[in-house]
Amino acid sequence: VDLSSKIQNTQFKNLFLNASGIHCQSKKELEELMNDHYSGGLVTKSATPNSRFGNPLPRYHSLPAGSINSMGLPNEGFQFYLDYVTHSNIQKPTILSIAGMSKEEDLELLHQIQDSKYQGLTELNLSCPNVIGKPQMAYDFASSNQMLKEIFAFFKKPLGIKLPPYFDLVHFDKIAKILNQYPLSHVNTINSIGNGMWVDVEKESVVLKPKGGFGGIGGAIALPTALANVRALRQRLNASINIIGTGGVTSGKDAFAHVLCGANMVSIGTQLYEEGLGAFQRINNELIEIMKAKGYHSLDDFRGKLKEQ
Ligand SMILES: C=Cc1c(C(=O)O)[nH]c(=O)[nH]c1=O
Repeated sequence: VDLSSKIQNTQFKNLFLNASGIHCQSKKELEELMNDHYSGGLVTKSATPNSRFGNPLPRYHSLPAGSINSMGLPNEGFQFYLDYVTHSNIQKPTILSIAGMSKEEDLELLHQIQDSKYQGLTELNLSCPNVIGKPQMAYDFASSNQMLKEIFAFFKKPLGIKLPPYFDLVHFDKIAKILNQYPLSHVNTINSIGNGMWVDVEKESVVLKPKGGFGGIGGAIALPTALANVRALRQRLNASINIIGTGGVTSGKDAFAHVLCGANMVSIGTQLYEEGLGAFQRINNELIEIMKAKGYHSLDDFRGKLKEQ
C-alpha cells in the first residue's frame, strides 16, 4: 500500500500533514514534527511580520466532539519561520504559512519569500477567524480576486490558499471561478468554522476570553463541512489545483473519506492537538488497513471517486 502524495511537483512520502497552527509554532514543536516518521510534510503556524502573543487566555477549549479556539495568531514572527524552513535539517517538504494583518503585509511577506532562497511551498491564509476586528478575507470575493491578481504579478514560487468553509453552492461557484484564474499549487480547505460559541452551563459562561467567547470550531464536528468543501471545490477547480483536505480527521476512515472527496493530502488539527504526534501513526495505520481490506494499492485508486446515489 502506497500513501505517497504530491502537491504540484513536490513529493510527500505520505498524505498526512499537521493543520497549520497545531504542533508547529515553537522551535521545539517544529523539530519534533520534522523528525516525526508518520507525517509526510510540515506546515508552519501562520506567520505575521512580527512575533505576536495573540489573544488573552483562555483561548482554546476542548469540546465533546471537537474544539473551539480564538488563539489570535500567536507566532514567532515571519523571519523565524522563513529561517526554519530554509536552514534547519529538512527531512520532509514544508509549507510556509503566512497571514498578514492586511493586503499590504501579505504582499510584503510574499515579496520576501520570492526574493529568498526558500524553494518549498507557501500557503496564504485568507481565513483566520480570530484576529479581533479583521474579517476573513476569503469571504470577500472581490478583495480576494484583487489580492490574487496583485500576488501573481510577481510571485513565481508554488503558492496555495487556506480557505474558510463555505456554506452555499453559489459561493463554491464564485470562489472556484476566481481561483481558476490563477496558477495556484493548491487550495487548503477548510480552516476552522468561524465564530462558533460554547457555553459552560454550570458557570453560565462562555469558555473563551477573547471576542466575548466567539471562536473557530474544529475537530470531529467539522467533518461534514470539511468533506462538503473538499468535494465541492474538487468538482469546480481546475485539475492543476491540488486540494489539501483539512477538518474533522480523527481516524483512517475520515482520511479515506477526504481522499474519496478529492483530497490530495490530508491535515490533522484538533485530533493532533488532543492526542499528540502518535495520531499520525495511528491514523496512517488505520488508513492502510482500510485500503488493504478494499484492495486498493494507492490513493489514486479511489481519490475523487465518491459515488452518488
Ligand atoms: C491564523 C490564525 C488562525 C487561528 C488563530 O491563530 O486564532 N485559529 C484558527 O482556527 N485558524 C486560523 O487561521
